[in-house]
Amino acid sequence: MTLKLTNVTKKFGSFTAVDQLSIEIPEQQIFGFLGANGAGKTTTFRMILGLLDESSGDISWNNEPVDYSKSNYIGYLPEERGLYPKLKVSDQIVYLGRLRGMKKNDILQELKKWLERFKVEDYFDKKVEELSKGNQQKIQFISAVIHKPKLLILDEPFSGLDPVNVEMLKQAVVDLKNEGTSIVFSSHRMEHVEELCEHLCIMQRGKPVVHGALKEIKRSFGKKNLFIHADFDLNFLKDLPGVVGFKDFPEGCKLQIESEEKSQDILTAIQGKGFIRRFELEEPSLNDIFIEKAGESYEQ
Ligand SMILES: Nc1ncnc2c1ncn2[C@@H]1O[C@H](COP(=O)(O)OP(=O)(O)OP(=O)(O)O)[C@@H](O)[C@H]1O
Repeated sequence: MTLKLTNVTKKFGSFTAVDQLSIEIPEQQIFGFLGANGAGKTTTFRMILGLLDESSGDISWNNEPVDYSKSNYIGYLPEERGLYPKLKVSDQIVYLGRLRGMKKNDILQELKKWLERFKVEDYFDKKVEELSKGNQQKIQFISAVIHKPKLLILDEPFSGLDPVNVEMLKQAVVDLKNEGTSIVFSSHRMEHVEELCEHLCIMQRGKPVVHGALKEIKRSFGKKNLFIHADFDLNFLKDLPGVVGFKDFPEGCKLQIESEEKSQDILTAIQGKGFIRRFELEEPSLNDIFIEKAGESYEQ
């Protein structure tokens, strides 16, 4: 069960919001779909969901055109949260579950399971407007997964949540993946993406600028991070050849170096100058890669 986008383009008048996008969302994985503000993520999600028509290109599910009349295999958590404030949580979820073709008893059974899991059992009979923002988000998450979709699209699922609730939702996302759901997930928080996604795509100006397996993306980026903690001034390192980035910290510095071989020159340069507590070479973070490849927004 894979979702495949082939040369998908979306134009709004003369403006191209998504430009010849070709990606494949692997089965039963969490796929990170990233990009600066305005890069075209939500527009792509809306095309996958059939809410917007693509200007050209093709979207298929399991090698067949997506059949939106039977779209109950898709779940969607939109970036703009939208529940009916005056409805009770149970009525809200029953209503949405019925739209997905579920029986009322099955909906209630699933809902109780989720409310318990998210530690909000007491909200079953509460009106949505009585809930905090974070708890409303849990309810909206439940509404996106109540029908056990095979493909789940999550637009910024953790925004506005406290760390405890982020962990709770993250674990739910991982469990859904392990139970067989393919998940497409957008976030501006790179550490969440690093933790959850094996494959990802970074969009810039409607085009994918980085695409593939996270491990391979990091390896092929070339540049590495070098962390040095020492009891002497390390500022001189920023002028050494091969050093392309420098960040000062109270306990030392983080260098971005052109390739891992350069670390040996740096080691030679600091030896004998004083006490070195840490000298550690690391793969670039996804944040480093994102900033270099997509560090600008794209608005009309
Ligand atoms: N209905 C529309 N009409 C005209 N332009 C639009 C429309 N929807 C989106 N756009 C434009 O398309 C571009 C991509 O928008 P989109 O919402 O897909 O970005 P995004 O990557 O989801 O951004 P963000 O991270 O801020 O949510 C933006 O420049 C936006 O202004």
